[in-house]
Order: sequence, then structure tokens, then C-alpha cells
Amino acid sequence: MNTLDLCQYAPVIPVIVLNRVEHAVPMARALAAGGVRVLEVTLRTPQALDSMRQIAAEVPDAIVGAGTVRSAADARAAKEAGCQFAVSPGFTVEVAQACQELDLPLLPGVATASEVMLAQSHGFRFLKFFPATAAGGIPLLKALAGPFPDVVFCPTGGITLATAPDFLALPNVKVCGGSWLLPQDAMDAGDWDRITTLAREACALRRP
Ligand SMILES: O=C(O)C(=O)C[C@H](O)[C@H](O)COP(=O)(O)O
Repeated sequence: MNTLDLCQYAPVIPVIVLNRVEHAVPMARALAAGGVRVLEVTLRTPQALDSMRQIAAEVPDAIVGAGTVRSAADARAAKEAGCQFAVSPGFTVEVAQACQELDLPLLPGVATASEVMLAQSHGFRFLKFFPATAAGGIPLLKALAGPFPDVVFCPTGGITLATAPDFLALPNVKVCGGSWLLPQDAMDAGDWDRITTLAREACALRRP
């Protein structure tokens, strides 16, 4: 698989922080029911790896990846847990090489022109733009389109349902990432219907 294949299902990739393993499967089913099949489960909680394992084993509609991959060890753990892709908040040669060796497609993060050039020199042309809003938002993405016409981005960080359409309108944005699809109160309450509704709203976002 190529990371660009992840963009074909929905215009948004949810960035997920799971605190309870027992929420993993119903959450993944709720998102898939709303049309969101590609899930980024961040390695920010001790529950993340077991959650990914369960989603990979029990929700065939879901394509589960690991987010917050910051080291080769993270990449190995993600692969072992059954992840189909990895997402990193930044770019390091260590993570890039580990993912290449593991045959684990990687969406690496960048926030500057220099980081785009470094990622390109390692063969990447689909990049996460993080932290999107804080790093310069839409003006920076427009500026990067000039020198990097062949690079496309997944902006994440501070994007909401209200602001996602402006990002998706840019020719160099393929998909947006965000945690807004999974409000903490809905997760805590196990309100899976609300998450399916939010996923449907996200899928309705289209390029203008
Ligand atoms: O953990 C990672 O791998 C990251 O790089 C960061 C996440 O993509 C953003 O933190 C999501 O941002 P929000 O949608 O504003 O919550």
C-alpha cells in the first residue's frame, strides 16, 4: 500500500487518543458505519497498541495505522500490532528507515520548507503538515505549493469541521487529519451514534 491510497476513502483521517481498550472496536465500527475507514490511533496512551491489535483483528472494514510514531521502536511495535501504516508528527531518518525496513507505509510530518526537502530526499512526497494551524496554516500551504509542486499534504493540528473545507480546497491538500471526530465526552459516554454522525458529516466534506 502507498500512503496516498489512504486518501481515497474519506476527506478526513481521525486522530484518535484511546484511553480504554474496550472502546477500540465499537469506536472503529462507529466510524466505519459513517464512512470513515482509515483510523490513526496515536501511541500516546498505554492502551494504544492493544487497541490497534483488536481493531485489526475484529473490524475488517477499518484500515488502522499508528500515530505519534517517534522512533524505530514505535514503528516496530506498530507493525507488530497489525498496523497498516504509520504517521509521525515530524521527520527523522531513524523513523523513515525503520518504516522502509518494516515495509510499513509512513506519512511523515513537516512544518517547514527545509523539512519538506529532507523528506523529499528520502523519497516521500505525501506529507503530514503539523501543527497545521500553528505552523502557518493555509498561507504556508499555499506558499509551499510554489517550490514543491509535486508534494501533497495532510494538514493536522487545530483543524475542525468548520475549517476543514478551506484546507481541502487547496490543490496540494489531499485529506485533513483531526481529533474533532472523536470528542472526549462522546468517547467517555460510549456515544457511538454521535461518532457515526460526525463521521458522516466529515465524509460529506468535499472540495468546492
Ligand atoms: O500525535 C500525532 O501524531 C500528531 O502529530 C499530532 C496530531 O495529528 C494532532 O495533535 C491532532 O491535532 P488536533 O486535531 O488539533 O487534536
